[in-house]
Amino acid sequence: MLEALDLKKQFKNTRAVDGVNLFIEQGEVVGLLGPNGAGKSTTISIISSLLPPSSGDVRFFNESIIKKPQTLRKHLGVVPQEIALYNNLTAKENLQFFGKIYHISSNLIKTKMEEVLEIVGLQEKQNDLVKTFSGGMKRRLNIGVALLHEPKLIFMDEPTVGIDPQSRKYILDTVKRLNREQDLTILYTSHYMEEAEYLCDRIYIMDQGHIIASGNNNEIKGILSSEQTVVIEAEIIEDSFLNKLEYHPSVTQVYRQENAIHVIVPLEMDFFQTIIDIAGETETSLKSVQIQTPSLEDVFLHLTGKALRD
Ligand SMILES: Nc1ncnc2c1ncn2[C@@H]1O[C@H](COP(=O)(O)OP(=O)(O)OP(=O)(O)O)[C@@H](O)[C@H]1O
Repeated sequence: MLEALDLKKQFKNTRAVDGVNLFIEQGEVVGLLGPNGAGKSTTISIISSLLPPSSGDVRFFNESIIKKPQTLRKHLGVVPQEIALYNNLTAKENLQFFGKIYHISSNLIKTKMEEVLEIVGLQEKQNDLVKTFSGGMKRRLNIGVALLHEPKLIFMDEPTVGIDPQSRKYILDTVKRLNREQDLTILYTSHYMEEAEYLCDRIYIMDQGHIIASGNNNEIKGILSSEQTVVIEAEIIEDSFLNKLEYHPSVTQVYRQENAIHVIVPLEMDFFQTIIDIAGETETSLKSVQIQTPSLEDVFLHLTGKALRD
């Protein structure tokens, strides 16, 4: 349906996108994951035809959108990272306004508005001013705006950042429903690996302007198929304990996630005794030690050396 071919984008001294190749098949939910500054938003702007690339091409059903952006625009909905709504208008008035911008006839707007308000669960709030909405409700309305002109393809740029867990769940379930019931093709960017795991058929992992891995969940996790993750919880995590783990010759990676330490070591290794020895040497009192198969987050760390939410 859509493919990006060797995209590059240079902003003065920054190479934001550096040779990105990706494709989206009709009916797929594709994840684009990466830490801050990886180049996700720039890539989305280019493949939405909102920003010209420095070089490379984007094809929608085999036609270059660089030369003919209108072929894509009428079929594409974009949910930007920044909320793009009028605070002093109601939800309904916002939809009416954006409907006009999309040149939807006033008769059709009425039906589409009902439909969209139902999809994003805001029927009861349709006459309330947007300035009274929570962050999650604004994001839902933002998604509603992008659905008004019945796009075939939708790009969502981190639609769950900074919202309450209930709205987040609502958005994730809505994305799934739109894909399954309306055959909407979706490109979804996120910092959250668990969202990608839940939603996406395929994932691209991006860092420093490059795609550094791609595939379905299992293929990406397969990158660490010969490793295991040891998750350690301790009363207090001292630097000396972390340093000893980091410099142990068998350890591939060590990183902290909330109150736990994740240590990635080869699968065949029995690392329990080593951890107990290092805890003894550094007077660390352990709360728990568990073995897990590596998560997408572990794979990301292995590939980039940094946690996704750094
Ligand atoms: N208009 C611009 N002018 C100059 N530099 C830019 C511009 N837009 C983006 N950049 C730089 O390009 C790089 C990639 O930014 P981009 O916003 O695409 O990353 P991102 O992966 O979407 O990050 P985030 O998750 O924080 O949104 C960053 O170093 C950013 O500072």
